[in-house]
Amino acid sequence: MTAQILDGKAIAQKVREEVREGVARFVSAYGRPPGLDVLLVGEDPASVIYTRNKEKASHEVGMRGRLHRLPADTGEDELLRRIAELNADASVDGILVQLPLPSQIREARVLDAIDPGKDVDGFHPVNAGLLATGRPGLVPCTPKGSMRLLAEAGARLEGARAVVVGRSNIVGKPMAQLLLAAHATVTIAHSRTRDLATVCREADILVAAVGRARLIKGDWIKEGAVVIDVGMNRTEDGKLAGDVDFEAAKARASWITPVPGGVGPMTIATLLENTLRAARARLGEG
Ligand SMILES: NC(=O)C1=CN([C@@H]2O[C@H](COP(=O)(O)OP(=O)(O)OC[C@H]3O[C@@H](n4cnc5c(N)ncnc54)[C@H](OP(=O)(O)O)[C@@H]3O)[C@@H](O)[C@H]2O)C=CC1
Ligand SMILES: Nc1nc(=O)c2c([nH]1)NC[C@@H]1CN(c3ccc(C(=O)N[C@@H](CCC(=O)O)C(=O)O)cc3)C=[N+]21
Ligand SMILES: [Mg+2]
Repeated sequence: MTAQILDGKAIAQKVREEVREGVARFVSAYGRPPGLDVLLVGEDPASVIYTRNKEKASHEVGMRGRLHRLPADTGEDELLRRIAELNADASVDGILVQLPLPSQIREARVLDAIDPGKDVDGFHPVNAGLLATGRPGLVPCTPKGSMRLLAEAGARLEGARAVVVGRSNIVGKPMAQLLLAAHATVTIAHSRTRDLATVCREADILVAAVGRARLIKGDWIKEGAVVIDVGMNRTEDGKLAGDVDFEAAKARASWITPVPGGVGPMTIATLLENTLRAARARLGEG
């Protein structure tokens, strides 16, 4: 079998069109655009590029988008003050604090400080708890975007065996929750998992969110599996590689996401979707 490519770039474009229409309706109804505020602490070059892209993407769909750049030595209290201001500002619908944060700032204190209704990353424990209990809240962008990719591939999830490799709060765990809610039989693998190859070979749906270039080998892929590669790894030759050995996996999978051009663009498009959703919910259209 040769896999079909799940074109995240094209599907993300479709999502952005949907959001653009929703934004236009929102503006006619409420006389102002949804607003997204992104906070970046420090100068990490990749984070600078990502946050600029988020700001630009928000403008492209007609939102108000603002990037707040704070110096690398910003203290926790100062960042918490900035979050409190944005929480109190009625023109702000979405707040995103780019991760990772410098070591003097405790990530949990920052995530806990964001108004859950403005938490467009879906990282606040209230939103994580709502997801875990099957109630609607703001859902993390990368897993939600990955579910959209599975839907676009026509993947049958009910009763399917899904394996998620990685258990982070931002990708692996919420991805597993979403697959479970869609009635898949879900296994979460991680760095202590014994015989990862055998676990992966069971997967009808395989999601890799590890951060190790080409960790997942071609012969770990079940014939006909749908493979979602969340990994973004910079290799020695300066290129981006996923967590899956793409060329080898393509010979066995039915569908596979490329890196770049797979999950990454969906993350940004879903952030816009979440911002529109947060804006509507805040203005009583829950
Ligand atoms: N495309 C996109 O939009 C996004 C891409 N990413 C990318 O996805 C990847 C994962 O990100 P994130 O979840 O934040 O990463 P984390 O580092 O937070 O989590 C990685 C997970 O992988 C597990 N792991 C590490 N090594 C192995 C191994 N050898 N075998 C099995 N499991 C292993 C870890 O296990 P343990 O818990 O035991 O330590 C952990 O659960 C990264 O490449 C990141 O760049 C992330 C966010 C968005
Ligand atoms: N609070 C917070 N929320 C996040 O959602 C968040 C974060 N912090 N910190 C970093 C990770 C990573 N992340 C990506 C988003 C888009 C691409 C993306 O668009 N990638 C493109 C191109 C990448 C390139 O060429 O460098 C692609 O895969 O095709 C990648 C990675 C969001 N993250
Ligand atoms: Mg992480």
